[in-house]
Amino acid sequence: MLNVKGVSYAYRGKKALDQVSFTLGEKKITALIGPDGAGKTTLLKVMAGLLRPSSGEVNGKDGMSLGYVSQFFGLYGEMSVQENLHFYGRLNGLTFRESTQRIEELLHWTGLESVIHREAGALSGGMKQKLSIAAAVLHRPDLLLLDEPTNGVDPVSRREMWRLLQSVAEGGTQIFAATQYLDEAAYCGRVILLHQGRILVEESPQQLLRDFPFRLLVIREAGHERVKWMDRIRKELTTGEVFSKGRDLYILHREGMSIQGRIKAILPSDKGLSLEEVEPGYEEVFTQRFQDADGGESR
Ligand SMILES: Nc1ncnc2c1ncn2[C@@H]1O[C@H](COP(=O)(O)OP(=O)(O)OP(=O)(O)O)[C@@H](O)[C@H]1O
Repeated sequence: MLNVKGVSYAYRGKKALDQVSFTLGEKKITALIGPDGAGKTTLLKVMAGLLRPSSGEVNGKDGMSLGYVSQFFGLYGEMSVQENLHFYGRLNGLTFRESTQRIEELLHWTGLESVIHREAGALSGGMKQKLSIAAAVLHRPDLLLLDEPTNGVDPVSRREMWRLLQSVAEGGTQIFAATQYLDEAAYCGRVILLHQGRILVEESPQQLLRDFPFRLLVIREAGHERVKWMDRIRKELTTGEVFSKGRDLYILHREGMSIQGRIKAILPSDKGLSLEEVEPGYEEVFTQRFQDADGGESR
């Protein structure tokens, strides 16, 4: 069990982590979610023992085997997929025989079987990431740390990668993954929201959804005139936010039912627009938390 206790870290006097404490316990997959510069990479490096905290400590690492997938491709571009994996096997003390068996299993899991002889440098972004994960879990580590493993990866590959991580977790590895993709919380038993070096919240993602006090309305296909109504709708809200995604207009609110009538009165009646209630998702829940922490005036 890894125990991070009151950890702070500063780069030349500038605080990147501030009194961070949590324990990695029975939840198998934890997502570390935070905006750019929140301190995610710094925290992973401290947990991996690559950086020494300015104060506080990380306990329970002794005797624990680690895997680390950094934000940048860390394998040998001029070596083939198979050679990279054998090399990592050797580095982690596996015999050639053990490596061969494990590599076969991992190639199958990752779907990299068809490219085993391809140079790693010539793989697509998603395949490179899968190879990095395979190399990091070859020795079945107790803890796998990942720094934004799905950054820049297309949605289908992201889903495949999380499926891969879930099988790794089922094999007994504890997973701790930093991500900027808020929807990836759905794959995790627990999320830690990190903001300006501090933990805002540590909870199961489902519980955070259940505790969310806002409701969400959408006007589909609102068209380009939506910008005109946004300000007027915003004035109807005591707390909340109006924002658009694609051509749809969203209203996050804590009002009573009367809000629907008040919004309808703002919308033109001849455009066939309708107001629909939808379930808020992780994006709304986490964005709200981060904006609250920023001291955002409304949402
Ligand atoms: N080597 C460094 N020297 C000075 N400051 C640094 C260094 N590395 C990070 N920082 C600063 O520390 C803070 C936290 O950075 P960190 O990289 O841990 O955040 P992050 O959440 O991983 O962000 P990103 O997603 O952009 O990597 C930021 O303000 C960053 O500018």
